[in-house]
Amino acid sequence: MQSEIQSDMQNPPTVAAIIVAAGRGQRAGGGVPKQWHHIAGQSVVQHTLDIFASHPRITEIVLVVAAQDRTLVDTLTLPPHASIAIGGAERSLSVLSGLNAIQADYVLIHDAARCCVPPDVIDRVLNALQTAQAAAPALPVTDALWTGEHGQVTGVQDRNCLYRAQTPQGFVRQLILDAHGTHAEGSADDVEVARRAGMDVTIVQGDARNLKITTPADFARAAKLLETRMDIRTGNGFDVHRFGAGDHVMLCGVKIPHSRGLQGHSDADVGMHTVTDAIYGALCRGDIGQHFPPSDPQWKGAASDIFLNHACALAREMGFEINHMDCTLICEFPKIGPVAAAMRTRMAQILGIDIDRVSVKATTSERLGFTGRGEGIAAMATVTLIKGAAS
Ligand SMILES: Nc1ccn([C@@H]2O[C@H](COP(=O)(O)OP(=O)(O)OP(=O)(O)O)[C@@H](O)[C@H]2O)c(=O)n1
Ligand SMILES: C[C@](O)(CO)[C@H](O)COP(=O)(O)O
Repeated sequence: MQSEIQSDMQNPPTVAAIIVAAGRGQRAGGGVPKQWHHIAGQSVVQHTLDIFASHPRITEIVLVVAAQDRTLVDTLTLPPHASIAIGGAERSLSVLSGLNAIQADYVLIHDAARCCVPPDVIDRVLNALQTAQAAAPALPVTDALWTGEHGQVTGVQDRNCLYRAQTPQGFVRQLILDAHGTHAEGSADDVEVARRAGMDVTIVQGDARNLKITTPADFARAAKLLETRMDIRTGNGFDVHRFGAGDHVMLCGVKIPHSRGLQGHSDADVGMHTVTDAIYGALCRGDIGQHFPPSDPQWKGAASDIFLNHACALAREMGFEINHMDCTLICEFPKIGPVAAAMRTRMAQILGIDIDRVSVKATTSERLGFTGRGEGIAAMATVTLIKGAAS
């Protein structure tokens, strides 16, 4: 049977991802279920979420967690198109809970414990769904297979036609929802549910890196895969502060005597703020106002290196190194040239990188606009973060 949802360039079919994370991880052990363990700078489930959140075709994500793990969700950074559902005692019940929470035409069902899934595995499943009603990645069995009993080989098993199943497993949403309604009992995965309901399932090429954390030794294997995967990110920042009364401005951590000061809740270091925002942008972790709300009195008059240090620490915690920073200050006055070297030195110190990777420059706006009229200073910055092989 062909997929019932045809591709339409005007109205492309929508795709949801269900990430099942409600298991207890008994074989992996530890104080919390395996998907809540931290490896390579963040929880297993956060790694998995990030992979699906950055996939351009996925418009809806449901993370299914156990009721007793609900508070752990607060430790996650959820993308805006994600929601939470509560799972059940069996994997199939967790999947059903996710299926009941989505609307999309197609659904990808994925184990949170497969936190190293390469994006091209997701692509292969989605491509297969253009013509199939169900598709899943798998690897052919390459080792010889035996049967055994009491430590003795009792026979050999033909390995031809045997595959090791992986996720994400992709389906036409309505078909797998119907299948779960009647055929889910005792199933290991959703392909089994689909086949029992009479669906054809296309096999696509899996990937050896798409391991499922199952035993304690798998944490180190997964961490190594995540740490050696190269991830290069670029973030940009933009900020403006208005001039007011005062006798100096703080710019990129340097105090410059001036006939006016910059207004702001903190020390109004517009250069440092924009670099901070560029780092949060590269990390996809919001912006400076979200981490340090202007409504919070504790940041009144605060030195802005507090904010930049926080962004740098977050980058390191997520396994990134800051590779390069370029900041442009836009103002007629004060003149930046004489203090640019001091600014680079201070910024390099906070960023923890060589000064040769730090650029601070300035431009006027030809007396045009608010910066040209001397009403304030604007700043923009770009940072590059690297995780993995190249760092
Ligand atoms: N009731 C369940 C059981 C499993 N899962 C999820 O299904 C995926 C694959 O299951 P498995 O590796 O078997 O996880 P656990 O059931 O947690 O492991 P164990 O059998 O060792 O307890 C995991 O991401 C797990 O969190 C789930 O959401 N709900
Ligand atoms: C869904 C699955 O990951 C496919 O390989 C697997 O069936 C679920 O986990 P389990 O180890 O079989 O319990």
